[in-house]
Amino acid sequence: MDKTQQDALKKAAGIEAAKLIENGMIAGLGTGSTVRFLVDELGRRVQEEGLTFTGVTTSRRTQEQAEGYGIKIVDIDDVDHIDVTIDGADEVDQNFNSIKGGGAALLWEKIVATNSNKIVWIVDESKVVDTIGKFPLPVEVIPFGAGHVIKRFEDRGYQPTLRMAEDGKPVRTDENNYVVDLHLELIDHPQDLAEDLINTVGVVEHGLFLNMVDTVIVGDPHGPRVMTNSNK
Ligand SMILES: O=C[C@H](O)[C@H](O)[C@H](O)COP(=O)(O)O
Repeated sequence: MDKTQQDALKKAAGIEAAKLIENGMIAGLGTGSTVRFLVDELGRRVQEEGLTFTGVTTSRRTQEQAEGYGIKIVDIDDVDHIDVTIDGADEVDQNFNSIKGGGAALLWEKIVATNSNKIVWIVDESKVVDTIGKFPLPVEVIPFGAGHVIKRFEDRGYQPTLRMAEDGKPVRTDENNYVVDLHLELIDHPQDLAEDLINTVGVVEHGLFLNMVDTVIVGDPHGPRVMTNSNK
């Protein structure tokens, strides 16, 4: 699949998911290239159809895009609930285990998701996999002592790399932390890995989102299809 085809599938999933947002809702808005299409469509509905809703965003990038359309964005601590959060994902398997954080927004994404009544992801079909792990697993790490955390990951065979920006400096998250990507290829025991990572001092959060999502809208050449998680 080339990028144009992939973008068309992302866009179709984003437009489909935008239908879930109704007047008066509080909606979590994710991050990434697929979510950009979602926010474009929500912006169109706000401007052309008079849709009114309140957004909580998972990154400054999404906040800027949404506010550009006149969408009202508030701080997560200014709302007592989030009706639904729509976000992207990097990989998702049939058990609804997923990797997120390719865009370095995993920490705020997990906080927003954890506080949402319903979680929906939008992906193109290339991201639905048998077993997660081919996509490098992002881990958000405090800069102080990050070298030692990376060494620990090396010792455990996780094949870590510090994510670098184009300017040659480490990528910084919205919380000013680093991102370490683990090149694992196959994650057979995601729960064990998640526990190991979160119990490593210096790790703030990891990109394993295990059985959190309710619905995945998959951009498919035959039209968006829905995967529903009945085991959550
Ligand atoms: O940190 C970024 C997020 O987890 C994204 O939702 C994820 O990387 C998918 O992004 P995209 O839609 O650009 O593939």
